[in-house]
Amino acid sequence: MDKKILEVEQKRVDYVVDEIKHQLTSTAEQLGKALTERRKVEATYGDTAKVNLAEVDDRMETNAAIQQQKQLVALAVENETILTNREKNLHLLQKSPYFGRIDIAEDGEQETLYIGTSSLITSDDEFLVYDWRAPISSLYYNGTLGPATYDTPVGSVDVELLHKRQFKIVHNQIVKMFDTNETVADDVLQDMLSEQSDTHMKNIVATVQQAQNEIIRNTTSDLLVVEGVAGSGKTSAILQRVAYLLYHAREKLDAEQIILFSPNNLFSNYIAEVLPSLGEKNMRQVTLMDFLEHRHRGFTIESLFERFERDQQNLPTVTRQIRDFKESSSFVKLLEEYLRQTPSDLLPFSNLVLHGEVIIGKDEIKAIYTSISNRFSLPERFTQTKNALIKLLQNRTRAYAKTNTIEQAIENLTDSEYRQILGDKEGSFASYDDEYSFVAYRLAKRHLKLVYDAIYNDYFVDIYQTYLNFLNHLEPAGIAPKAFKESIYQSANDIELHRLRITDAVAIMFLRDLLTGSGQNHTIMYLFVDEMQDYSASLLLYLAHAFPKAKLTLLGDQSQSIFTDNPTRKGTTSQEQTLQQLFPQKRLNYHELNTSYRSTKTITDFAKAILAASKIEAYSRAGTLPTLVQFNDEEQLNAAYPTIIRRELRNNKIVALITKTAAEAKGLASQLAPTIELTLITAKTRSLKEGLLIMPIYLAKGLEFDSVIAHNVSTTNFTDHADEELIYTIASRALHRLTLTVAGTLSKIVADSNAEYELLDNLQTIEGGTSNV
Ligand SMILES: Nc1ncnc2c1ncn2[C@@H]1O[C@H](COP(=O)(O)OP(=O)(O)OP(=O)(O)O)[C@@H](O)[C@H]1O
Repeated sequence: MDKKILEVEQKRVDYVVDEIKHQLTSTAEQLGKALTERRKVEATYGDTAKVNLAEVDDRMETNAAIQQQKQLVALAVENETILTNREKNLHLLQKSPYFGRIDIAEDGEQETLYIGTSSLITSDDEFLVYDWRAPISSLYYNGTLGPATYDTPVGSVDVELLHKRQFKIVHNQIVKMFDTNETVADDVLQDMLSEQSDTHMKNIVATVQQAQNEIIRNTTSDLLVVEGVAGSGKTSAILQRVAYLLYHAREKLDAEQIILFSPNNLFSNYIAEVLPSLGEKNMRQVTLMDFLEHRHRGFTIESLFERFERDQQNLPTVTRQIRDFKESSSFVKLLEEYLRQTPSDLLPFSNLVLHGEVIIGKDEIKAIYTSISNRFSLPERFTQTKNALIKLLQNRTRAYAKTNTIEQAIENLTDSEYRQILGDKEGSFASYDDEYSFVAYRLAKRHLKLVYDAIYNDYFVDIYQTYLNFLNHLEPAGIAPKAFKESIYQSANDIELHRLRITDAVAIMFLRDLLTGSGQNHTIMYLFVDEMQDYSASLLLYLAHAFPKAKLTLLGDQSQSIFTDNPTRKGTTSQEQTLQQLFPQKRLNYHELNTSYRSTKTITDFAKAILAASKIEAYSRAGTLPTLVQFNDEEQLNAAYPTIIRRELRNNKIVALITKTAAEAKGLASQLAPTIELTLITAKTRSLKEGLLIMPIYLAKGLEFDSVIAHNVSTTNFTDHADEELIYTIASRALHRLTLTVAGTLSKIVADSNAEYELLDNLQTIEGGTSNV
C-alpha cells in the first residue's frame, strides 16, 4: 500500500479519535448534570409523597404532584439512558473507530463512507462513521466493485461502488490496510482466523461474509433456517443478526423480546460478550433443560447428555422406533385429535384435597365440566370449569368461616395477629359482627389456600394421567404392541417417581397447553434455536406454539447430531421440505453455509474425510497435519498424556482433551490432575478457562479451542455410523491443532477413510517435536 495513502488514512483516524475524545468529555459532563438533575427530582418527589394524605383535597393535589414528578423522573432516566448508551458506543469506537471504507457515486456525486460498530456524527451532522447496520453499509458486505444497490425504507437505491478499503486499527493505529474487490479481503479474514482462541466468542462485524450477511439482514421471513457445516459461522451470524434486528426496530423491539435456546450454560457464557461488544444488550438465553424443568416443576427431566450416555449403554431398535414416533409431528396431531374428541368421562379429574379431607370431589368437578356445552373449545370449557370451581370454593369458604374450627382459631389469635388480618380495614366496619365476619372469612380463606392454589394451577385434572390414557389408546403402526405397552409402563413409572424423559416432557406440555389454554408467551418476537439438529419435530412444534408471535431462526448442522437421529433428515424429503411441512403457515427462508472458517484447511479436510456425507468445505488457512499417536494399550496412552499435553500447551492458549463420555473425562481428569493443571468440564460448569480442559464431546458443542486432543479413537470406542459424526464434531472444535490418541487398534472410521494425518508412534518423537502453530 502506498505510504502516502497510509499517512492520509492515519491522519483521518487521528482526527476521528480526537472527535471521539471530545464527544466523550462532553457526554460525561452531560451525564453528570443529568444525574444531579434526576437526584434533585427524586428528592423532591420523596418530599411530595410525604405530604399529609388524610384530607381528600390534599390527597388529590398530592396525587397530581406525584404524577408530575413521576413523569419528570421518567424523563430524566430516559435522558440518562440515552447518554449512557452514547458513552458506551463512544468507548467501543475508541478501541477501533472503523474497519471499512467505501467510495460510491450516486447520481454523479461521489461520496466516501467509513463503516464501524456504531455511528459517529459531529455537531454539524457530518457522518464520520456509519453504523455497520445502516442500509448503506450493506454495500460494504455485499457489493463487488461496479453497479450496486442497497435497500432503504423508501425503496432501493442504485449506486456505483468505486472503491473498497479495509482496516485493522489497534490502539488508534492502522496496523493493516487493504484495497479489495472481494466481499471481504482475504488477508483481513486470514488474520482474524489465525488468532488464538479465547474464553469468550468474538464478534465478526469487520469480516462478515456475503452468505452470512444475507442471514443477518433478513427481516422478511418468519422461519429462517440455516443449515451450516461445523465452523461456518452460524452462531456468529445469529448474534450479529440479533444486533441488526435491535438496531432496525429500536423503538419496537427490546432485547428482552428475543430468546435464544442454547445447548448448555457453558455455551451461554461463551457467547455472552458478543452483543455487548457490538453495543447491544444480550438477548434472553435459556437452555432446553431449564425451559423444560421450569414447565414441569417438581419433576427432574432427563437431560440430552444423560440420554446420550444412556443410549451409549443400550438402545434397542424398538426403543428408538417408539421415541421417533413420540417425537414426530403425527404424534402431536394424534394428541390434538384425542383431546378434541375425548368425552369428559375420559378426563381424569382429581379430588381437591386438604390435609386428607376432600374439599371438592372429582365427581363434582366432572359434573361442572360436563354441564358446560361442548360447543365451547377445550380451553374455554376448562377456564369456565376453573371459574366455577373458584366460585364454589368461595361458597365453601363462606360456610367454613361459620364453623367452630374458625371460631376457635379466632379465639386463639393474639391481638397483633388479629390486627394484622384486619390490615388497613381496621376501624372501617359498621359493626363488630361485620368485622368478625371479615376476619373469619380471611382466616377460612387462609386455611383453604392450598386448594385455591390447586385450582389456579390446574391440578383438578390429572394431566399426567391424561397423557397415559392417551398413550394407552394408541396403536402405532409398525411398533410391536407389547413393546409399546412396556414403554407406557416405563413412562408411568417415571411419572410416579417424578422424573421425565424429554420426549414425554414435551408431549405433556403440549397436552396441558391444549387442554388448559395456558403456557403461551406472547411477548417474545424472535426465537432462535442453536443446534436445532438436537431438537425433535414435536419439540420445534411446541416452541412455535409456546411463542406464537415469534419469528423463528433455526440453526444447525445435521452432521453434528450427537443426540438424535433428527426427524428432519429421515426419508427422501430434504430438510427444507420437511421444515416447510412442519410449519406450513410460515414463510420459510432456507440457507446453507458450507465453508468452514474455524479450523485450518488440514483439519477441516480431515473432518470432511471422516464424514463423506458432509458438505463441509475448508477455508484456505494453512496449518499442520493432524497428528495420530498410537499406543498398545490404555496404560501406555495414559502414561504418555502429560508429554502429549505439554507439547500442545507450549504454543496454545486453550487445549481441550475431548472424550466420548463424561465417565471417560472424569477418569482422565482424576488421573492427570496430580501431574498437570487442568479443568474438568461438567454439565454444571459455567465458564471456560485457559490451559488444559477435559470434557466429553457433548459439552464441547458450539465451542472451539486452539488445540484439540481426541481421546482414544480406537475400534472399541468409535465403531458405528453415528460415531463418524462424533469424530467429525470433535475434530471441528480445533482451530489450529488436532491430535488423535489411540490405545490399541485405530477405529475403522479413520483407518478406512482417506483422511490425512501424521502418525507418531513413539514418545520420543513427541517430546522432540515442536508444535508449529
Ligand atoms: N465472517 C467471519 N469472519 C471472521 N471469523 C469468522 C467468520 N465466520 C466465522 N468465523 C469464525 O469461525 C469460527 C466458527 O464460527 P461459529 O462458532 O459461529 O460457527 P458455527 O457454525 O456456529 O460452528 P459449530 O456448528 O461448529 O459450533 C469462530 O471462531 C468465528 O469467529
